[in-house]
Amino acid sequence: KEKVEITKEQRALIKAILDAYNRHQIPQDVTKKLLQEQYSAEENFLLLTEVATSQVQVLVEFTKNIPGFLSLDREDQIALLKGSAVEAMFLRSAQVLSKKMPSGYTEVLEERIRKSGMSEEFITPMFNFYKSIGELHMTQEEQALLTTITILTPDRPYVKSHEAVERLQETMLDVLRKLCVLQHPQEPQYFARLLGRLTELRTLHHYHVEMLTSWKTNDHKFTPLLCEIWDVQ
Ligand SMILES: CC(C)NC(=O)n1c(-c2ccccc2)cc2c1CN(S(=O)(=O)c1cccs1)CC2
Repeated sequence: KEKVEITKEQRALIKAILDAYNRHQIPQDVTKKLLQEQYSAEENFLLLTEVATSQVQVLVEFTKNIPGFLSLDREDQIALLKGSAVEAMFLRSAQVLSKKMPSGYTEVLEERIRKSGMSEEFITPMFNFYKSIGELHMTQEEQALLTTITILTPDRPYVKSHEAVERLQETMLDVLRKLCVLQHPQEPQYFARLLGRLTELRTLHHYHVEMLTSWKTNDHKFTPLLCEIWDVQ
């Protein structure tokens, strides 16, 4: 059985990513609003717009702190952010929902998300994903690294230096693989299960594009930042 060892550099990398991940949390007041404001599909939609917009700002700040990201080609940095924003949003949503919340909070949150003008065909896969992430009981490091790996996906549209992104992603994959072996010794398939979630994320990404079209037809407004990052309007 090969001895899995995390090197000094890899430990520093995990610390840098975890610090950035924890530093750029969604402001509590924004998620708290999801629990307080009154119920209506319109109100829920507006709240989600606000929460999603603030998450994109958090995502940009987090991404800038990924070691090596800022040395990538500038246009590739934008292409990676635009390409991963939706997947990072679903990952973050799943992590928010799988967190221990005061009793009743999760139900209210879920209800509000269900009643925000999304069609049923998207709600089911979305909540299945939230559940499948929750069942993994990921550690903070695993969540932060999985988000980093999603952002550093080389085959996003318009990425020019594919190899540079691939090298960076491979560095993160190697660290995550070792962490999984060390933190889940009884589950040899744990790392593979984590990567399987990334495939599920891509499916949600496709659903999201259709969701946007259906919202657009019902004349729903998004913020300029969401329009920019999702290429709508
Ligand atoms: C935490 C943030 C990242 N989550 C978030 O914004 N959520 C959450 C969510 C999940 C768990 C806890 C709190 C919130 C559910 C949904 C969204 C956003 N999208 S959206 O971006 O398509 C959207 C934007 C505007 C109208 S719809 C729809 C589905």
